[in-house]
Amino acid sequence: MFKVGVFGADGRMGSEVVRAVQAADGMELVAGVDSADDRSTVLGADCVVDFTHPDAVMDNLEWLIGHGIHAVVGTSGFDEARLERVRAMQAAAPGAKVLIAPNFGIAAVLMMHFARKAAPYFESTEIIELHHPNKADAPSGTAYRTAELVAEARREAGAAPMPDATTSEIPGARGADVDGVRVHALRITGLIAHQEVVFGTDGETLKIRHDSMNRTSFMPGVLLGVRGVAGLADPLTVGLDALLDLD
Ligand SMILES: NC(=O)C1=CN([C@@H]2O[C@H](COP(=O)(O)OP(=O)(O)OC[C@H]3O[C@@H](n4cnc5c(N)ncnc54)[C@H](OP(=O)(O)O)[C@@H]3O)[C@@H](O)[C@H]2O)C=CC1
Ligand SMILES: O=C(O)C1=N[C@H](C(=O)O)C[C@H](O)C1
Repeated sequence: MFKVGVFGADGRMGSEVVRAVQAADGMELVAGVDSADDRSTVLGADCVVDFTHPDAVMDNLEWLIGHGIHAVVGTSGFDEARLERVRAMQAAAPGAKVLIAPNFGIAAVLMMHFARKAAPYFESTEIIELHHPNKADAPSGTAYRTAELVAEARREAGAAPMPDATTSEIPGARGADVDGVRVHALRITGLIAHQEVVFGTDGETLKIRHDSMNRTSFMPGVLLGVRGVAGLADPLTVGLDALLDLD
């Protein structure tokens, strides 16, 4: 029986995770914790799922790692500096594994995987992410990760810088620069989570689009993470790809 805790349990994602864990075979919910609650109620859990806030997640991780509890993290806002801090926490208190997934949607993981594969074949790549207006961070963690993967693939292929003649710009008009890849963030009432990766080369374009139509769609990925986190090879893993057979 997997004993699971949930941080952010009253939130849009956390409340779905509570329901998914309660309904899952071989899982038991130890406690759901939100911002006003005592997090020590999760003590005894094998693993805690965190869907809180970019401002809260680092402190939660330090606490979980310090207590030897594996963490499955959906909260966004992880750049290399934050990942380095997590590695330092794990070096100081070895034992707990951490899985950080910018997106638990299986189709979203495939979208990122395909984007990385496509990147070397195109001169230009830009990313448009579209989310509900209650989202705290921009660009999304998914867009940030996709940009990193595209940039990595372009570097490995020795790609030239992307063409862009812009010399006059209202700040923001060309989006955010993430590792040399432009990312444009839209916040639109009625949407949940969507992303388009737009590739172009002479005479051809390719668009890879992913849409999350509800939040239950993330749950198979979250449960896969809960079941798999303890068995991961490295103390810190970024991306659900590690638990899927993609290459
Ligand atoms: N990886 C993925 O697949 C996905 C990731 N996300 C990410 O997950 C995060 C949460 O998103 P969402 O559920 O929409 O946000 P919500 O604001 O709906 O939920 C977050 C919840 O966490 C609570 N919270 C804040 N700080 C703490 C804390 N220290 N301990 C426990 N609970 C806390 C909040 O309480 P209060 O309101 O009182 O602050 C709130 O109830 C975001 O970073 C989002 O980008 C979202 C969807 C999918
Ligand atoms: O805040 C959200 O809603 C989402 N956040 C994640 C992100 O920042 O990429 C995942 C998904 O896009 C939904």
